Amino acid sequence: MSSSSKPNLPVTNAVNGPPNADLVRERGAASFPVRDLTYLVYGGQERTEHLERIANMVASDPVFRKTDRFFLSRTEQYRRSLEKVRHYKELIAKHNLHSELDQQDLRQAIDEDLPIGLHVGMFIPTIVGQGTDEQQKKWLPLARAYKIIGTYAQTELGHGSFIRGLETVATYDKSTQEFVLNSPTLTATKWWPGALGKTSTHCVVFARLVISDRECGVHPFMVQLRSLENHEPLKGITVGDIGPKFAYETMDNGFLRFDHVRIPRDHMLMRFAQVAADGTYSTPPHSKVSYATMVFMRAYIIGTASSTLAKAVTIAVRYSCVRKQFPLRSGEPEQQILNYQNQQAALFPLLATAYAFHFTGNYIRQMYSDFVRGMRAQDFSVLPEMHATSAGLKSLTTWIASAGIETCRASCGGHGYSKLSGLPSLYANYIPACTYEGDNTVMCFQLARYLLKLYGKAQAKPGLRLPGNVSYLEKSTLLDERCDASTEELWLDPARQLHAYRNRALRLVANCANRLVAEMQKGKDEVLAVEAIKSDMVKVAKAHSYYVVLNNFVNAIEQLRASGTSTPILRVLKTLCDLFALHFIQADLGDFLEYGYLSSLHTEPLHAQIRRLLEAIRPDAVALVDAFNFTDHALGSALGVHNGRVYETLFEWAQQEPLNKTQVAPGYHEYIKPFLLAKM
Ligand SMILES: CCCCCCCC/C=C\CCCCCCCCCCC/C=C/C(=O)SCCNC(=O)CCNC(=O)[C@H](O)C(C)(C)COP(=O)(O)OP(=O)(O)OC[C@H]1O[C@@H](n2cnc3c(N)ncnc32)[C@H](O)[C@@H]1OP(=O)(O)O
Ligand SMILES: Cc1cc2nc3c(=O)[nH]c(=O)nc-3n(C[C@H](O)[C@H](O)[C@H](O)COP(=O)(O)OP(=O)(O)OC[C@H]3O[C@@H](n4cnc5c(N)ncnc54)[C@H](O)[C@@H]3O)c2cc1C
Repeated sequence: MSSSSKPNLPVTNAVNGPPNADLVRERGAASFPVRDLTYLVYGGQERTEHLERIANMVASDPVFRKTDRFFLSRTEQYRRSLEKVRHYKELIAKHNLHSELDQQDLRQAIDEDLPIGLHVGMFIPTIVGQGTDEQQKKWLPLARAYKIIGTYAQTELGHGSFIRGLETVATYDKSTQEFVLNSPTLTATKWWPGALGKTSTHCVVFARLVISDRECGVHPFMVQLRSLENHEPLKGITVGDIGPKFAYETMDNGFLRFDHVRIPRDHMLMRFAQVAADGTYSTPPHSKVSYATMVFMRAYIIGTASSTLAKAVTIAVRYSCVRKQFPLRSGEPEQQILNYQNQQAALFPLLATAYAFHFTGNYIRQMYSDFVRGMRAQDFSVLPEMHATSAGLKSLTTWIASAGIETCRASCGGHGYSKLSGLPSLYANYIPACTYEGDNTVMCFQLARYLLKLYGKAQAKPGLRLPGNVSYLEKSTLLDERCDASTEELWLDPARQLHAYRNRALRLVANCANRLVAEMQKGKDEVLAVEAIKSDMVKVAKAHSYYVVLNNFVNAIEQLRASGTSTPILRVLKTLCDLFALHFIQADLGDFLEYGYLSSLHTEPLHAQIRRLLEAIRPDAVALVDAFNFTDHALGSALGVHNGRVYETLFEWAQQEPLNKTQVAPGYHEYIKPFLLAKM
């Protein structure tokens, strides 16, 4: 064989050999029935088995392969994701997966940021939410059959967060009953929308409506961008890809400019605001109703924080079980790194958080359905609560999940830095969730503003009843109460845990409110006074959101207990809930100590209880990540493979590296050989 054409490496088929003995042993020693916990997470046996059928179908289909993704160029990755989209459509037809839920399950199993994500996640929901019945009748069948592909084009080069600052204009021309879309400045260029660059034929554009020189605010318009015959951009439209990003290579985030593009009057989505033929403008019933798709997506993102973090933790826990470093004493076998307390302290709180966020996802889904039901009956009263709660939870969950993935990566040592661990790409593709659908900090201001308002109302009107999650704002006497968890046992009391979180949230809200008043007393108007408390507002929003997450976890366990869930499952969930509660007090201890809510009388038993919880979780750690039930395809990680054959898999996957295609390095003749062979 020619030494330069083939690698001199053993061809292994070792990835499929017998499973790692440590993993087998740990799985055999779980204290609870793993399968039952899986059913609990996914909504029952039938649903779990359905999801498994879809996941296995995807995992065994070569079109959906992921293992070579790191060796593809950006263009190849984009093409590959289009191939996956085509195949996704073929599978829907072949297996009769026509329901929304089946298609969602299939996309979830494919597990890639496909360039139809925005079509499904924002374009169609915006038509459903903002279109009139006629508009829905016209566009929904086309969109659902993928006869048109759309996206959500709101953000511009110059503005993302400040929606009222958008510059794209839609001027109504009464004489032709058309809107004229225009990008008057460079900064008016739409910039970032997913799938806008190369894939979409249509989009919903957010533009400022102008009628006879009157500004009517930002509204959504349906615009065709490309020919349905040959995909060329239509006249007056400049569109393309925004170029390389941190990751997200499969997605053609795009730019878009309009040069006086005309669209018919009925292309403004007019469910809530209308422009009549003569130019008469009817205002929407709520000024922010056109922002509803963002609220929907924020709720969706909260739900995905759990599964994303769960993937990272699955990889890190399985690997930490297989990986061994150092004997404790010489002559003894080396320890699994998962036995080290520091490794447990890094990973188990994240494991607990993945379960906590699962229940937060259920909660926000329910809240969102109630909100939609109200909206259909023209009741917008829940909108402020829905907006504020989802804004805060979106921020907290994405921040924690992002940082958590990085913690998992670092806890896998050197192999965590290999892309083959799956963790770098999980991280890089996930972190924009802290920015898109509302920059997290900006979203925190929304929740803090809402809490400050309610607190002010409750102060002004004693006896006022506030909605469930914020009802603690009524009780200013809570501020005088102190923690009484002076033993390890007392720290396991959910009422005491919740008391601590409520007290911290109320104290931060009250402090913020007092500071606001103080700033105004110094002579600032309200706007400038708010500017002076902004970093505290972020803390307020996080504190409240932590409370909401914990409250839901505690309530969920109570409901499971009431519905007869078995003791071993309840026990392990309670341990996770305790660890979640205590870990995040420990992480923000300063907040609790600063105002004397806690003292060293309480912190010692707190730390001791956390150590006990880590020990309690250790024997179940593998079973707890197994219960998430990810296929190897979904994890895409040599370190997280279910059979634990980590080293075999790493070795085999590395053989695909293009540099290994030849024995002699490309560039050797030009750059290495000359100095190696140069005369001394
Ligand atoms: C529900 C779960 C269901 C699960 C079902 C699953 C089905 C899933 C199906 C499909 C999924 C497909 C998968 C898709 C995968 C895609 C991957 C993700 C891709 C990411 C795509 C990203 C897209 C984007 O980023 S789109 C652009 C997003 N942009 C933003 O978010 C901008 C952020 N800025 C704002 O939201 C606002 O401008 C603002 C809130 C910061 C301020 O607004 P402004 O107009 O300036 O208002 P202001 O004067 O400050 O406030 C006035 C009052 O209005 C209140 N308010 C503001 N916004 C809202 C709102 N949205 N709702 C209600 N009220 C609002 C504000 O609080 C003020 O109230 P006040 O009482 O006067 O104080
Ligand atoms: C991967 C990705 C996909 C995206 N997909 C889409 C899409 O499909 N459609 C779409 O329309 N958009 C999309 N976006 C755009 C996204 O929604 C915006 O980037 C996001 O809303 C943040 O807005 P911005 O970029 O204007 O940030 P900025 O608002 O400029 O934020 C920059 C910094 O300023 C701070 N800041 C901003 N305002 C204030 C304030 N009032 N007070 C204090 N601090 C402030 C922020 O906290 C942040 O730290 C996408 C973005 C990314 C990264």
